[in-house]
Amino acid sequence: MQLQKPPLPIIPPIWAQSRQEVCESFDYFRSYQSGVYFSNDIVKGYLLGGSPASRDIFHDKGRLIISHGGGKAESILDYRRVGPARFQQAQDQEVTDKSVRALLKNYTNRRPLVLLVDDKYALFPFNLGASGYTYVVLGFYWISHAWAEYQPASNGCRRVVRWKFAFRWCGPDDPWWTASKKEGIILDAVTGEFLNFSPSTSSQPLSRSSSSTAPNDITTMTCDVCSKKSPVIYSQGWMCLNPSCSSFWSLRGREPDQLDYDAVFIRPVAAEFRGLPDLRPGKPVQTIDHITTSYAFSKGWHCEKCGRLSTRFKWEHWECSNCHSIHKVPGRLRVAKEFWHQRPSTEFLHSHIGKHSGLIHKLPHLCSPSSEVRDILQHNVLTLMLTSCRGKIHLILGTPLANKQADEIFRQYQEQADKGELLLRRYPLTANKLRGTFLTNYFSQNSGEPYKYVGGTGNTVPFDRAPSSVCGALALIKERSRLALQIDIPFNEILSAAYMERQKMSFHSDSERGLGPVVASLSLGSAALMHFRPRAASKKTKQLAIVLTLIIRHGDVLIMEGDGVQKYYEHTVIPMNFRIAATARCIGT
Ligand SMILES: O=C(O)CCC(=O)C(=O)O
Repeated sequence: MQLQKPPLPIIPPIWAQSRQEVCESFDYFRSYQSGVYFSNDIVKGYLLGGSPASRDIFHDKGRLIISHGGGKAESILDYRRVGPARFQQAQDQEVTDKSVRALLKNYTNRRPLVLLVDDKYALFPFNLGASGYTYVVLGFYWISHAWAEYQPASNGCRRVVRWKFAFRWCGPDDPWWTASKKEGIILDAVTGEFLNFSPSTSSQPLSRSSSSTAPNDITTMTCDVCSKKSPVIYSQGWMCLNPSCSSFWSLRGREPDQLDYDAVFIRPVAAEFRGLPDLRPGKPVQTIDHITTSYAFSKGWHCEKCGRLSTRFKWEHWECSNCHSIHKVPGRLRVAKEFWHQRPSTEFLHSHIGKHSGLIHKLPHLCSPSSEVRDILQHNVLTLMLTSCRGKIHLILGTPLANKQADEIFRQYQEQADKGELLLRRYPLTANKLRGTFLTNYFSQNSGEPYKYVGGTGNTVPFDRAPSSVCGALALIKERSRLALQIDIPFNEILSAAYMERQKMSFHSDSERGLGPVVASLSLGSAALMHFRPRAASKKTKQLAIVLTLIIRHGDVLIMEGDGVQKYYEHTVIPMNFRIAATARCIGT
């Protein structure tokens, strides 16, 4: 029978419930797929999760952790697919594999890295999941040894070369999870309540480990065949651990069945790592320019009250997803003039039509405005006809005079979003394959009719309660669309999207059921690149190349006319910096 693990006796100093919270808030771990996070060949963070391989250990209360790392393990592909799961077979790891190479570099340079565990890591002695801690940061470790082993695998060779790493606690203090019960309180992350720790629930004595430590000098022996040195790791005897040697993994001429670590190899080792930085991310602070839409402001934060890492999911401030503490940095409003200097890369200096796109480009023409506004509105309109009469794309360029309206709408958007009168949020993506929620890479708010694509239907504000920024954007879009299409479009929904620096809207098509054939959006603030590409016929088909790139700037209105634009193409918008867009649609018409 498996013993029930006790709950954590203390609040972890740094923890999270989703991988995105970790990656957006904790600089030492920013990898969404791999368990090893490295940059420039240096490992910064290593995530321990899942079932242990043979001889993986969590020893001496976690001061020594031995783990197999570096990828190429057996894995399930497309695990959300209906039907039998497809497996990727395990493969031999090589010293040249990027993560193995980086881990080995940390080892040779004695460079500390940060270990994290998730609630599936079987060797952690506490039940993290029961308290809602999905990811927990353990602290700084250094790699005292790295060596290769054979591990059984269900591939053709029945075994693969895996690299093992011995991670040792850097100290100088004891690991935080070994604090005595009296010192600790439990935070129940599911209910958000602080609980007193009940001693009877623990089956683990939390005594201090032996303080007697030894230097890291393990006996090594030289292989007669390859002349390479390997350490004495197993109590059963010494083996050559060079995977390219013919006597690799051979114990007295035979492959070993049972191996245990030698007592000397796993004894406590003295570590002298002083002056390591505090791992708790600092609070974001005001900058000299008072700009609060730069990249640093889009990142998550660490709640000093309860230790939770949270994404920046509200526009107006950071909020802890656990205890709801708030952190706000006051900023200033930005004006369109600040983005005039922006030049997209030379590749996209001008709107660009792919060579084999089949798109017909109508030269910019002057579009006659309706009679009452004729003398003030003269807009350049770029119209692109899609192949096989699939539809048209019109880009109505703003003019300095007409942009006065856009400037005011931009100002109101910022003011109302900052005060929380316009609730801009990052909503969960429905097509997420990661554990936990995964939020869009932009903030949005929907007004008018519900639009399922973002935020579900529950977060929509009817037009009669929508703030003036949204109503102003709707009026401007209606006016410009009438100008370009010579008809009134009965727009009944507006999605306002706000992007901080480096945020974007990924490829998608607005193909919601009941969507009318005209979709029009107003651009405010920074310039953006809008790319169109044909939709892949199926998930398995190779994605086709971009056929059209438009540069959209402050005050421009882009119109997608015809169902075919959404049916045959998808688009992405990549702003060059802080930008707001209001996209109007006709829903359920
Ligand atoms: O212009 C933008 O920022 C994105 C508009 C868009 O693609 C959408 O709302 O679906």
